[in-house]
Amino acid sequence: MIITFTPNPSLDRTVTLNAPLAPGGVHRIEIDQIQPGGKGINVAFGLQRAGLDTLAIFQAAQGDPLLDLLAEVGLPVRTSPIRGRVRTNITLLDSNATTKINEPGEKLSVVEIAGVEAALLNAVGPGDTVMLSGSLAPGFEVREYAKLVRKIRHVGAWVGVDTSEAPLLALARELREDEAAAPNFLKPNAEELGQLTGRDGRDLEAAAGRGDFAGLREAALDLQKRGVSDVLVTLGGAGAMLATAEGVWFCQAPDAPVISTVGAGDCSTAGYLIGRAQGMAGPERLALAVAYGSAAVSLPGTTTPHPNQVEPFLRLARSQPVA
Ligand SMILES: O=P(O)(O)OC[C@H]1O[C@](O)(CO)[C@@H](O)[C@@H]1O
Repeated sequence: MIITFTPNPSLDRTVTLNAPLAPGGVHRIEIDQIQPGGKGINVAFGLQRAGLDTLAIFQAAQGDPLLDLLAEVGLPVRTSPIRGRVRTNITLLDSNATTKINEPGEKLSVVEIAGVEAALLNAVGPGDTVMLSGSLAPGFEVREYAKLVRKIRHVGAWVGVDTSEAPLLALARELREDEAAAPNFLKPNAEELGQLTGRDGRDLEAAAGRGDFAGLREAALDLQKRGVSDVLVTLGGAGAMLATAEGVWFCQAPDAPVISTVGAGDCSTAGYLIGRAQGMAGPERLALAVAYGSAAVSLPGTTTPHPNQVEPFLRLARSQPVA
């Protein structure tokens, strides 16, 4: 079973504007779409569409519109009740760019936080895979991911984390002090890898753009020394790098028409987890992660691809060893 935990779920509202976004201007909405969102929920969609046994865990009030949308598509979920509403994150699409505006989410009480964490920990058993994804709703401590990683590893499950900003920095601090806080898997982008390892992420990304992966590789190996076994570094339209105990590889992203980049990283995570569940070796897992990301950007809004939409990109994705 692959369990995803989304401590700050969202409704994703995507509006397509009639003209390029101009600060201070008046814009008309041409298309307005609402979809379920939040990083762990997006990952669970990808897993479900690939036929894997998955469960998405998060908090939501009874009757929240997010639950209705998820019920319509039949995603297996386990929720813990809260008083507030799930946040709405807005994506503004124009012919030039994707602009994302994320709400912080409503503050959770101590009881609500304990409730959703209990829902997670009660669901996890030895041998499960658990993916902890996204920001933390206000009320969670920034150290929450490090605490949950320790508890989940203690149960004997494999655990991955994909987060950013304050919770990522808190995880980085704990990783320096205690190997038990290390997840089995991390999915940073170059900037986040820089933050995790005390490097300049922009330099790492710029060097990778010139075909020089030494900095990224060294940073990923630093994380491995602190107990993280697999590090998938997503590099947007350039592709991704994977470091495991078996080696380090880079896979260039196949060309894809870019419709919406929202959720592409979550789809790469889903691709990675699907490859792992299917027993693929590192280079194949990396290629699948990259192909999922490419397929995702070619779809509107926060849409997770089906395997048949990934297939054309997978045929073009080739992982190369990074020396
Ligand atoms: O939890 P965060 O970092 O605010 O990100 C949530 C947003 O990211 C996404 O999960 C896409 O990665 C959206 O579905 C959602 O709106």
